[in-house]
Parts: sequence; C-alpha cells; structure tokens
Amino acid sequence: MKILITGKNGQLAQELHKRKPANIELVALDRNDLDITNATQVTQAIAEHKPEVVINAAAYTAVDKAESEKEQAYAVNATGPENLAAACKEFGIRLIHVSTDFVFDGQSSTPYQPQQPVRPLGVYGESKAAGEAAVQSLLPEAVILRTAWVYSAHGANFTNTMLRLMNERDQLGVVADQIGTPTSTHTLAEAIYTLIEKPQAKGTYHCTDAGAASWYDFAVAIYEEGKEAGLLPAEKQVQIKPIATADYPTPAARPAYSVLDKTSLVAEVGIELKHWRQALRQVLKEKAAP
Ligand SMILES: NC(=O)C1=CN([C@@H]2O[C@H](COP(=O)(O)OP(=O)(O)OC[C@H]3O[C@@H](n4cnc5c(N)ncnc54)[C@H](O)[C@@H]3O)[C@@H](O)[C@H]2O)C=CC1
Repeated sequence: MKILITGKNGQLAQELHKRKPANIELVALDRNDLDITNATQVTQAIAEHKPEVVINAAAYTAVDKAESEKEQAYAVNATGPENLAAACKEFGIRLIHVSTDFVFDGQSSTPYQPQQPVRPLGVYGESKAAGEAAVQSLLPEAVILRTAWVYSAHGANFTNTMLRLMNERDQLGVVADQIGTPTSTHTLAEAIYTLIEKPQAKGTYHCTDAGAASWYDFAVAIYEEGKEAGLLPAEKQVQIKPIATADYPTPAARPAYSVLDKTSLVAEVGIELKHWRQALRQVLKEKAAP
C-alpha cells in the first residue's frame, strides 16, 4: 500500500518513517516538495504519487507565535487540510488528518469526547478547529485524529527542553495547573498504522497515551526517568517547583484541562494504550541508547 505523508521533517512524520511496516511504501514530502497551503501543488503531488492514503502530519505548531501570525497559522492549519481534503475527494483517496486537544476550552473536569463541541482559546486552536471543519465537510469519510502534548526522542518538544534545562540549572518552575496527557510519537505512529488497516474507521478519534498529568508531573517524571536512562548525570540535583499558569504568562491561553477520551479508538479501532509514564520510559531509554 502506498501512503503519502506531509510535513516530512516534523516529529510525527519522522516517527511514521521510522516505524513503517514492511507492506507500506511511504512517500514523505517536506514543505519544499509539497507546501500544503498551495492547492495546485497538493493536487499535482497526489496525481503524481497516486497514494491510497494521505496522512497530514504537516502543521503550524508554534502555539504562542500563532497569536501574532494568524494568517500563516490559518494557511497551514485550515487551508492546508482543506486543500488535501479536496484533492483526496477528487481522487478517491483516504485522508488521515492530525489535530489537537487545543480545540477545547479546558473548562471540563472529565475527559473530552470526540463529538463534544469545540471552543478553542487561541489562534492555533482556532486554526486547527477550522482545519477539522473543512476536512469534515469536504470529506466526511476522513479520519480526524486528535492528540495532545506530543514528544519524541528528537526534535523541539517539552521533554527535550526539560532535559536540556535540567542539565543546565539547579532549579526549575513548571506549571502545575494545566492537566493533559503526554503522548509519545511511538503511540501516535502505531495508532495511525493500525487505523490504516481499518478502512471502516472514519470521523473523529482521540489518541493520546493513557492517564493524565500536569506539566509539573511530566517534568518530575522526565527528571526521574531521564536519570534512570543516563540522560542526566546521577549526581545532578534539580529542584522542580510547581508554579501557577498565572505566574508563567504566555501570549496564547492554554486549556486548563485537556484530557481526551480515547474509548472509541480503543473499542472500534482496537488500539491498546499504555500509561504515559511507561511510554516516556521507553522513549528516554531509546534516546539514551538508539
Ligand atoms: N506537538 C504537539 O505537542 C502537538 C501536536 N499536535 C498535532 O500533531 C501533528 C504533528 O505535530 P508535530 O509532528 O509535533 O509537528 P512539528 O511541528 O514537529 O512538524 C510539523 C511539520 O509541518 C511542516 N510544515 C509547516 N508548514 C507546512 C506547509 N505549509 N506545508 C508542508 N509542511 C509544512 C513543518 O516544516 C514541520 O516539519 C500536527 O497536526 C499538530 O497540530 C497536536 C497536539 C499537540
């Protein structure tokens, strides 16, 4: 089966490349080969490669910068998926589009269901919600896979930032009043490959690792598991302090609670999810000894 992946150099696309099953032929294109904001390029790439499935792993993911770059965020996160959905519809191709927990406002105290109404708090979330809506209306048989707090062994993400800061500093303050679920790209990539084998799956699904954590909890786990994996010197002591969102102002507001309900993914697609801390341990071990 031939699959086309957009956003080749991103965290998720790289993991999809690494975990490619033997029966899949991957064509991964970066923005120089395929800029998803360009409808003509999208149609040409799909006509040329003739994939059976397109995975949209391309996105504008700079949550804070999006507040001042609204046009760019919308071009990549809304117009991009719209272009892909239109081309997939024209050529009869399945689309798996990746979206985010930031489409929700965070006012819930129980996990968000896939069908719950969206109400994003910032430009990034709004632009991703607009992308979801475009995909849904043009191509209802597409899969929209929402995820959250994504990290991998490499690339710019919370885990790698924390490891760097923990190597440099003796003290760190980390936000303790935003709750979500850290998600390894391993989990996401495996879920996407399982979804590909289930052509009947369509509509919105949620995919994160299991459990819930604050960024503070996540940082403490990175410290402990990072030491265990040898990514931090055994003698290095870092005091990690819980802080409030109000004490760490950012341009974009973030949901206070964005745990996603994965019941339909587990029941309908047959995906087994492991606890986020187990996933973290595995990623850090692999990072230490690739
Ligand atoms: N990183 C995170 O914490 C989260 C990510 N997500 C979603 O997961 C998906 C994958 O995210 P990551 O791999 O972390 O993102 P990433 O930022 O690592 O990669 C995105 C890739 O898209 C590419 N790109 C940007 N504009 C493009 C364009 N016009 N045409 C083609 N490619 C373009 C970038 O060059 C980059 O390589 C995205 O849809 C993102 O919104 C959802 C929740 C959290």
